[in-house]
Amino acid sequence: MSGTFITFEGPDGAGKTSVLRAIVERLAPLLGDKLVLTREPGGKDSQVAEAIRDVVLDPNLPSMDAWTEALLYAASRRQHLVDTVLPALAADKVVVSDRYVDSSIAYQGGGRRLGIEAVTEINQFATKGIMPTATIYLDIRPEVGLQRIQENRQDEINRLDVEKLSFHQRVTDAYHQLATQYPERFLIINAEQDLADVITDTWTALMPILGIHD
Ligand SMILES: Nc1ncnc2c1ncn2[C@@H]1O[C@H](COP(=O)(O)OP(=O)(O)OP(=O)(O)O)[C@@H](O)[C@H]1O
Ligand SMILES: Cc1cn([C@H]2C[C@H](O)[C@@H](COP(=O)(O)O)O2)c(=O)[nH]c1=O
Repeated sequence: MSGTFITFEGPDGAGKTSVLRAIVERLAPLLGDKLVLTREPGGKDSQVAEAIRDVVLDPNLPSMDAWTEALLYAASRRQHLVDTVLPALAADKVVVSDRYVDSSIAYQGGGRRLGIEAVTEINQFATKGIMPTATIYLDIRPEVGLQRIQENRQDEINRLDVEKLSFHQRVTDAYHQLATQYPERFLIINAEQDLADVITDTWTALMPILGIHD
Protein backbone atom coordinates (compact mmCIF):
# COMPACT_ATOMS: atom_id res chain seq x y z
CA MET A 1 0.00 0.00 0.00
CA SER A 2 1.79 3.14 -1.14
CA GLY A 3 -0.92 5.84 -1.34
CA THR A 4 -2.60 7.63 1.55
CA PHE A 5 -5.78 6.30 3.11
CA ILE A 6 -7.86 8.73 5.15
CA THR A 7 -11.17 7.95 6.80
CA PHE A 8 -13.87 10.20 8.25
CA GLU A 9 -15.79 8.92 11.25
CA GLY A 10 -18.39 10.16 13.67
CA PRO A 11 -21.86 9.61 15.06
CA ASP A 12 -24.91 10.26 12.88
CA GLY A 13 -25.41 13.98 12.20
CA ALA A 14 -21.81 14.89 13.10
CA GLY A 15 -21.45 16.69 9.76
CA LYS A 16 -19.24 14.25 7.82
CA THR A 17 -21.06 14.84 4.54
CA SER A 18 -20.95 18.63 4.89
CA VAL A 19 -17.28 18.73 5.96
CA LEU A 20 -16.18 16.24 3.32
CA ARG A 21 -17.86 18.26 0.59
CA ALA A 22 -15.87 21.36 1.58
CA ILE A 23 -12.59 19.47 2.02
CA VAL A 24 -12.92 17.79 -1.37
CA GLU A 25 -13.58 21.18 -2.99
CA ARG A 26 -10.25 22.39 -1.62
CA LEU A 27 -8.35 19.18 -2.34
CA ALA A 28 -9.59 18.55 -5.88
CA PRO A 29 -7.62 21.40 -7.54
CA LEU A 30 -4.48 20.32 -5.65
CA LEU A 31 -4.68 16.59 -6.25
CA GLY A 32 -6.66 16.23 -9.49
CA ASP A 33 -7.23 12.56 -10.34
CA LYS A 34 -4.97 11.50 -7.47
CA LEU A 35 -7.98 12.13 -5.18
CA VAL A 36 -10.53 9.32 -4.72
CA LEU A 37 -13.60 10.08 -2.62
CA THR A 38 -15.63 7.10 -1.52
CA ARG A 39 -17.93 5.94 1.27
CA GLU A 40 -19.17 2.99 3.28
CA PRO A 41 -21.29 0.99 3.35
CA GLY A 42 -21.07 0.67 -0.41
CA GLY A 43 -18.49 2.69 -2.26
CA LYS A 44 -17.44 4.37 -5.46
CA ASP A 45 -17.32 1.95 -8.41
CA SER A 46 -18.30 -1.04 -6.28
CA GLN A 47 -21.56 -2.47 -7.55
CA VAL A 48 -21.62 -5.38 -5.10
CA ALA A 49 -20.81 -3.19 -2.09
CA GLU A 50 -23.58 -0.76 -3.11
CA ALA A 51 -26.05 -3.65 -3.40
CA ILE A 52 -25.15 -4.74 0.14
CA ARG A 53 -25.62 -1.11 1.30
CA ASP A 54 -29.21 -1.16 0.04
CA VAL A 55 -29.95 -4.24 2.17
CA VAL A 56 -28.07 -3.30 5.32
CA LEU A 57 -29.58 0.20 5.58
CA ASP A 58 -33.12 -0.75 4.51
CA PRO A 59 -35.55 0.56 7.17
CA ASN A 60 -38.05 -2.09 6.02
CA LEU A 61 -35.85 -4.91 7.36
CA PRO A 62 -36.19 -4.44 11.15
CA SER A 63 -35.82 -8.21 11.78
CA MET A 64 -32.17 -8.23 10.66
CA ASP A 65 -30.04 -10.05 13.24
CA ALA A 66 -27.21 -7.95 14.70
CA TRP A 67 -24.52 -10.47 13.66
CA THR A 68 -25.97 -10.60 10.15
CA GLU A 69 -25.74 -6.82 10.08
CA ALA A 70 -22.08 -6.89 11.23
CA LEU A 71 -21.21 -9.50 8.59
CA LEU A 72 -22.95 -7.53 5.85
CA TYR A 73 -20.97 -4.40 6.72
CA ALA A 74 -17.76 -6.47 6.70
CA ALA A 75 -18.68 -8.08 3.35
CA SER A 76 -19.44 -4.70 1.81
CA ARG A 77 -16.09 -3.44 3.17
CA ARG A 78 -14.19 -6.36 1.67
CA GLN A 79 -15.66 -5.76 -1.79
CA HIS A 80 -15.06 -2.01 -1.54
CA LEU A 81 -11.43 -2.61 -0.61
CA VAL A 82 -10.89 -4.93 -3.57
CA ASP A 83 -12.78 -2.80 -6.12
CA THR A 84 -11.79 0.70 -5.06
CA VAL A 85 -9.43 1.27 -2.16
CA LEU A 86 -6.58 -1.14 -2.84
CA PRO A 87 -6.23 -0.36 -6.59
CA ALA A 88 -6.20 3.38 -5.81
CA LEU A 89 -3.58 2.99 -3.07
CA ALA A 90 -1.46 0.83 -5.35
CA ALA A 91 -1.61 3.68 -7.88
CA ASP A 92 -0.30 6.05 -5.16
CA LYS A 93 -3.60 7.94 -4.86
CA VAL A 94 -5.17 9.64 -1.86
CA VAL A 95 -8.30 7.72 -0.83
CA VAL A 96 -10.76 9.55 1.40
CA SER A 97 -13.51 7.31 2.72
CA ASP A 98 -16.64 8.41 4.57
CA ARG A 99 -16.60 5.62 7.21
CA TYR A 100 -14.56 2.38 7.48
CA VAL A 101 -13.81 -0.29 10.12
CA ASP A 102 -14.17 2.07 13.10
CA SER A 103 -17.86 2.52 12.20
CA SER A 104 -18.44 -1.22 12.61
CA ILE A 105 -16.61 -1.30 15.91
CA ALA A 106 -18.62 1.68 17.18
CA TYR A 107 -22.09 0.80 15.79
CA GLN A 108 -22.09 -3.00 15.86
CA GLY A 109 -19.51 -3.52 18.64
CA GLY A 110 -20.76 -0.70 20.89
CA GLY A 111 -24.25 0.25 19.67
CA ARG A 112 -25.48 -3.31 19.08
CA ARG A 113 -23.41 -4.62 22.02
CA LEU A 114 -21.65 -7.33 19.96
CA GLY A 115 -18.38 -6.35 21.62
CA ILE A 116 -15.39 -4.48 20.30
CA GLU A 117 -13.17 -7.58 20.15
CA ALA A 118 -15.61 -9.76 18.19
CA VAL A 119 -16.33 -7.05 15.63
CA THR A 120 -12.63 -6.26 15.29
CA GLU A 121 -12.01 -9.94 14.58
CA ILE A 122 -14.64 -10.13 11.81
CA ASN A 123 -13.13 -7.06 10.24
CA GLN A 124 -9.59 -8.32 10.52
CA PHE A 125 -10.76 -11.27 8.41
CA ALA A 126 -12.43 -8.94 5.88
CA THR A 127 -9.67 -6.36 5.55
CA LYS A 128 -6.54 -8.43 6.22
CA GLY A 129 -5.63 -5.70 8.68
CA ILE A 130 -5.57 -2.80 6.21
CA MET A 131 -6.08 0.35 8.25
CA PRO A 132 -6.11 4.06 7.38
CA THR A 133 -3.11 6.34 7.78
CA ALA A 134 -5.32 8.85 9.59
CA THR A 135 -8.91 9.08 10.79
CA ILE A 136 -10.71 12.40 11.13
CA TYR A 137 -13.13 11.93 14.01
CA LEU A 138 -15.95 14.48 14.17
CA ASP A 139 -16.69 14.60 17.86
CA ILE A 140 -20.23 15.47 18.85
CA ARG A 141 -22.64 14.49 21.59
CA PRO A 142 -25.17 12.03 20.14
CA GLU A 143 -28.16 14.15 21.15
CA VAL A 144 -26.75 17.12 19.21
CA GLY A 145 -26.16 15.00 16.09
CA LEU A 146 -29.63 13.46 16.25
CA GLN A 147 -31.24 16.86 16.69
CA ARG A 148 -29.46 18.13 13.58
CA ILE A 149 -30.79 15.17 11.61
CA GLN A 150 -34.35 15.72 12.84
CA GLU A 151 -34.29 19.45 12.21
CA ASN A 152 -32.51 19.68 8.90
CA ARG A 153 -32.12 16.56 6.89
CA GLN A 154 -33.96 16.09 3.61
CA ASP A 155 -32.52 12.69 2.55
CA GLU A 156 -33.56 9.21 3.67
CA ILE A 157 -33.67 8.16 7.34
CA ASN A 158 -31.90 4.78 7.68
CA ARG A 159 -32.25 1.83 10.10
CA LEU A 160 -29.63 3.25 12.47
CA ASP A 161 -30.88 6.84 12.54
CA VAL A 162 -34.10 5.60 14.15
CA GLU A 163 -32.34 3.84 17.05
CA LYS A 164 -32.83 5.22 20.57
CA LEU A 165 -30.48 7.79 22.13
CA SER A 166 -28.96 5.07 24.37
CA PHE A 167 -27.81 3.19 21.22
CA HIS A 168 -26.12 6.32 19.89
CA GLN A 169 -24.55 6.97 23.31
CA ARG A 170 -22.95 3.50 23.19
CA VAL A 171 -21.73 4.24 19.64
CA THR A 172 -20.08 7.46 20.86
CA ASP A 173 -18.56 5.71 23.89
CA ALA A 174 -17.00 3.07 21.61
CA TYR A 175 -15.59 5.77 19.32
CA HIS A 176 -14.03 7.48 22.34
CA GLN A 177 -12.51 4.17 23.39
CA LEU A 178 -10.96 3.79 19.91
CA ALA A 179 -9.65 7.35 19.99
CA THR A 180 -7.93 6.62 23.31
CA GLN A 181 -6.53 3.34 21.97
CA TYR A 182 -5.18 4.88 18.74
CA PRO A 183 -4.22 8.47 19.63
CA GLU A 184 -1.83 8.85 16.69
CA ARG A 185 -4.33 7.74 14.05
CA PHE A 186 -7.41 9.53 15.46
CA LEU A 187 -7.48 13.27 14.75
CA ILE A 188 -10.29 14.61 16.90
CA ILE A 189 -12.25 17.62 15.65
CA ASN A 190 -14.83 19.46 17.73
CA ALA A 191 -17.88 19.02 15.50
CA GLU A 192 -20.19 21.10 17.71
CA GLN A 193 -18.64 24.32 16.39
CA ASP A 194 -19.99 26.32 13.46
CA LEU A 195 -19.53 24.38 10.23
CA ALA A 196 -16.90 26.85 8.95
CA ASP A 197 -14.75 26.24 12.04
CA VAL A 198 -15.14 22.47 11.77
CA ILE A 199 -13.97 22.68 8.16
CA THR A 200 -10.97 24.87 9.10
CA ASP A 201 -9.90 22.52 11.89
CA THR A 202 -10.27 19.49 9.64
CA TRP A 203 -8.19 21.12 6.90
CA THR A 204 -5.50 22.08 9.41
CA ALA A 205 -5.35 18.50 10.71
CA LEU A 206 -5.11 17.04 7.20
CA MET A 207 -2.46 19.36 5.78
CA PRO A 208 0.60 17.70 7.34
CA ILE A 209 -0.67 14.22 6.46
CA LEU A 210 -1.06 15.21 2.83
CA GLY A 211 2.13 17.24 2.74
CA ILE A 212 0.21 20.43 1.87
CA HIS A 213 1.67 23.81 2.87
CA ASP A 214 -0.61 26.87 2.87
N1 LIG B 1 -21.32 22.33 12.32
C1 LIG B 1 -22.63 22.27 12.06
N2 LIG B 1 -23.49 23.06 12.71
C2 LIG B 1 -24.82 22.99 12.48
N3 LIG B 1 -25.40 22.15 11.58
C3 LIG B 1 -24.59 21.34 10.90
C4 LIG B 1 -23.17 21.35 11.10
N4 LIG B 1 -22.63 20.41 10.30
C5 LIG B 1 -23.65 19.84 9.62
N5 LIG B 1 -24.83 20.40 9.99
C6 LIG B 1 -26.17 20.03 9.50
O1 LIG B 1 -26.52 18.81 10.17
C7 LIG B 1 -27.16 17.91 9.27
C8 LIG B 1 -26.35 16.61 9.20
O2 LIG B 1 -25.12 16.92 8.56
P1 LIG B 1 -24.41 15.90 7.60
O3 LIG B 1 -25.42 15.23 6.71
O4 LIG B 1 -23.28 16.61 6.98
O5 LIG B 1 -23.89 14.88 8.70
P2 LIG B 1 -23.39 13.38 8.57
O6 LIG B 1 -22.37 13.20 9.61
O7 LIG B 1 -23.01 13.10 7.15
O8 LIG B 1 -24.67 12.60 8.96
P3 LIG B 1 -25.00 11.05 8.68
O9 LIG B 1 -23.81 10.25 9.07
O10 LIG B 1 -26.17 10.80 9.55
O11 LIG B 1 -25.32 10.98 7.21
C9 LIG B 1 -27.25 18.65 7.94
O12 LIG B 1 -28.52 19.23 7.84
C10 LIG B 1 -26.20 19.73 8.01
O13 LIG B 1 -26.54 20.87 7.28
C1 LIG C 1 -19.78 1.63 7.60
C2 LIG C 1 -20.80 1.39 8.67
C3 LIG C 1 -21.89 2.23 8.79
N1 LIG C 1 -22.80 2.02 9.77
C4 LIG C 1 -23.96 2.92 9.85
C5 LIG C 1 -23.65 4.28 10.34
C6 LIG C 1 -24.74 5.13 9.69
O1 LIG C 1 -25.86 5.13 10.55
C7 LIG C 1 -25.06 4.35 8.43
C8 LIG C 1 -24.42 4.94 7.21
O2 LIG C 1 -25.03 6.12 6.98
P1 LIG C 1 -24.30 7.44 6.43
O3 LIG C 1 -25.20 8.48 6.94
O4 LIG C 1 -24.35 7.28 4.95
O5 LIG C 1 -22.91 7.51 6.96
O6 LIG C 1 -24.53 3.05 8.58
C9 LIG C 1 -22.66 0.97 10.64
O7 LIG C 1 -23.52 0.75 11.51
N2 LIG C 1 -21.58 0.13 10.54
C10 LIG C 1 -20.64 0.31 9.58
O8 LIG C 1 -19.65 -0.48 9.51
